[in-house]
Amino acid sequence: MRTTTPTLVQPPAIISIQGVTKRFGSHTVLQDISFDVPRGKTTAVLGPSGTGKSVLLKVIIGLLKPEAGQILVDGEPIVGVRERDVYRIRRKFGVLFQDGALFGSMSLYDNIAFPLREHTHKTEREIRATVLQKAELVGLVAHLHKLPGEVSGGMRKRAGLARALVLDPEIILFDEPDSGLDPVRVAYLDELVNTAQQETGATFFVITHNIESVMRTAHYIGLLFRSRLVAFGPKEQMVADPNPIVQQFLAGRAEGPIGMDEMADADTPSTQGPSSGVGSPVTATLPLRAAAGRS
Ligand SMILES: Nc1ncnc2c1ncn2[C@@H]1O[C@H](COP(=O)(O)OP(=O)(O)OP(=O)(O)O)[C@@H](O)[C@H]1O
Repeated sequence: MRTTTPTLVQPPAIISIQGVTKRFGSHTVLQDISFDVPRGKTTAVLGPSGTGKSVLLKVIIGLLKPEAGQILVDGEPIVGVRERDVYRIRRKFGVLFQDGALFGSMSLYDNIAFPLREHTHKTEREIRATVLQKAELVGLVAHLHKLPGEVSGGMRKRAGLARALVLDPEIILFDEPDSGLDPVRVAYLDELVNTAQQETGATFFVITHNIESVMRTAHYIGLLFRSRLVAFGPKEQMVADPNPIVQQFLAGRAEGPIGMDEMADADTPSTQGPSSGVGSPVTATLPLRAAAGRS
């Protein structure tokens, strides 16, 4: 049977990470990282602890300045531009922080309403309609009067998600959304993430260690190791990637190139090629649209 080579289709990128290097003193946390985050999809960036995932997230929203490289958000550079442009571009992002980052003295309702009161001129009636709509999406309508301290960790995450969604941002960044949750609550949160992604059509960008969660939610996966992007591509392509680092991380095995000591991992930049089984830069162009569907 004759096989045909599928046509490479480049889905449009909403975030383009171009040659980003970030150092703290002599410690290079990110080395020449390049990949495109496809618009309207869920992209997860994985990597061992201390490998620079949170730093990458902060570089993307302009909270940390890289020593080299550029980030384009919707085609606009965020590195080396005026502070007010950084703030304007940042408005495209909603962020769900690890602990939900809610104000402890405000009810869940007021927490979710906060960005609307801060950044829009909506009336309280309009605000109420939007808060109720987002609370409905995350299943919190009956608990809106409660303080963050009076609800479970999972509910705080959901309130954080509602707040991240409330301004209808184009991109939602998730900083380890599963942290502190039991596996069942993580599974529920993943369902919610998928529903929210489908309903909003926004681009979701998740940093996490949780492979099961990634398998349930991500369309695209990137893997960071020893300061480098080891691989990036559609989930199905990554699962089939023979690179031993990708295989070890996705299988969660102790045996392989990723060691026990995260500091040693982080402090030993790789100079070898992919066939050697250690991290090396990849050309992370966006791959086949055909392979991009969530399974
Ligand atoms: N402001 C900072 N100053 C100095 N070093 C920093 C700073 N922020 C992060 N680092 C260092 O950068 C490295 C990467 O940290 P980062 O928090 O991005 O890792 P991570 O991959 O998100 O880890 P984890 O999965 O454990 O959250 C670590 O060695 C950390 O100590």
